[in-house]
Amino acid sequence: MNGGRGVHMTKVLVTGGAGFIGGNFIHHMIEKYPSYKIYNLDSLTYAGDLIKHEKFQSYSNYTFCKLDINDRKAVTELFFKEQFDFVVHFAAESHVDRSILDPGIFVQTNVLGTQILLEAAKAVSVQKFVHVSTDEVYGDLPFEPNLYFTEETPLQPNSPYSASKASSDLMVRAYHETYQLPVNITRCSNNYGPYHFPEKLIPLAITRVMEGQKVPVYGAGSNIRDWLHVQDHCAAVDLVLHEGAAGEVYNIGGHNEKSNLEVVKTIINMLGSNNDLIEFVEDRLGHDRRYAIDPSKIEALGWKPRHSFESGIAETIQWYQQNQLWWQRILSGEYRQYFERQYSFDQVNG
Ligand SMILES: Cc1cn([C@H]2C[C@H](O)[C@@H](COP(=O)(O)OP(=O)(O)O[C@H]3O[C@H](C)C(=O)[C@H](O)[C@H]3O)O2)c(=O)[nH]c1=O
Repeated sequence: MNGGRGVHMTKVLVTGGAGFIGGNFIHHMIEKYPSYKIYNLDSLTYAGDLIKHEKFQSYSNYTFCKLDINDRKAVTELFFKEQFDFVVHFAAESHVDRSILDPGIFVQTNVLGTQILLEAAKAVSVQKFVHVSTDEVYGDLPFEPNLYFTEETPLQPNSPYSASKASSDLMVRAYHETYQLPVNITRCSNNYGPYHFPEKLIPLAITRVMEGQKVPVYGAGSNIRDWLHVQDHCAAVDLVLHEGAAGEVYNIGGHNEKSNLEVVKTIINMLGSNNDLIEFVEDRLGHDRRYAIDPSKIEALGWKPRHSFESGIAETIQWYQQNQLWWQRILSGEYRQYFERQYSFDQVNG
């Protein structure tokens, strides 16, 4: 692997490492693999911040690259320069409501951006490309017991967001079938935990309740999501990166199915507030009723979630209480100015 040029440090490129799941994955990898070199490629969109990685800025095994995955030339140059061993691809537009209002950017980043990365990964023959996707590509599950998404469930995405992710999954698959690029696709259920951007249901509810504001619940609040602690998700992606068989898909879910109303009431209750804060609002267009994952395949690889929903949500609420400055600055837009000062360059640093 090192071609006789001294000790080779495994180089891992994490795309979208300034975001919620990618950011937690960087923490996981730096702590678990001090001998790896971790690269964080991120364009710092509205949902990204580097405050979460402040303590790593001086680490010699952490490098931040301010790059947009849509920039084919810069991405290709970076791959040729660094010769990554592994790519773990989280970068994506992820918010379903935004995709309903403005689908174009979802096609651009999630589909075309993924193809740019695949091409660069092929050009330098990476050892593994893990594409982090979503259970939403399978579409809508009825409210029936013992009915779960498996890796064989046909793709039937309903929102522009999930259609863009399904399209990128198919492109990743094609690079494996056509060029034998060693890929894995992971499809996770709804994540929650530290550094979750407060546009998503759980952090939105926590921060609204903490500020005594109403929490919007779409429709009757009966839609069901299968909640997974982000650190359990990161451990599963790490396992797939190292142990997943090339070309395979792995579904990652926590077996924690809850209706949205249950989730919001739990948060209100844990924060000692009142259900009067719940405001039923117009439903999301094309709102999928239920997502639920059968995790047998990833469990057979040796993964088990560490967090129950009850302990995970309590920990998460505590995290938001202890990190008010982080989310208040995000909500006020203060971080944007910070990034503009700190990272007003387009180059690899470190
Ligand atoms: C923001 C918001 C949401 N909701 C409902 C809509 C959903 O039924 C549920 C969760 O919504 P959220 O937007 O947090 O997440 P999903 O639409 O399920 O999608 C999320 O989980 C998957 C796996 C991804 O792949 C997405 O990237 C991720 O955003 O709460 C409300 O009732 N009120 C609100 O204010």
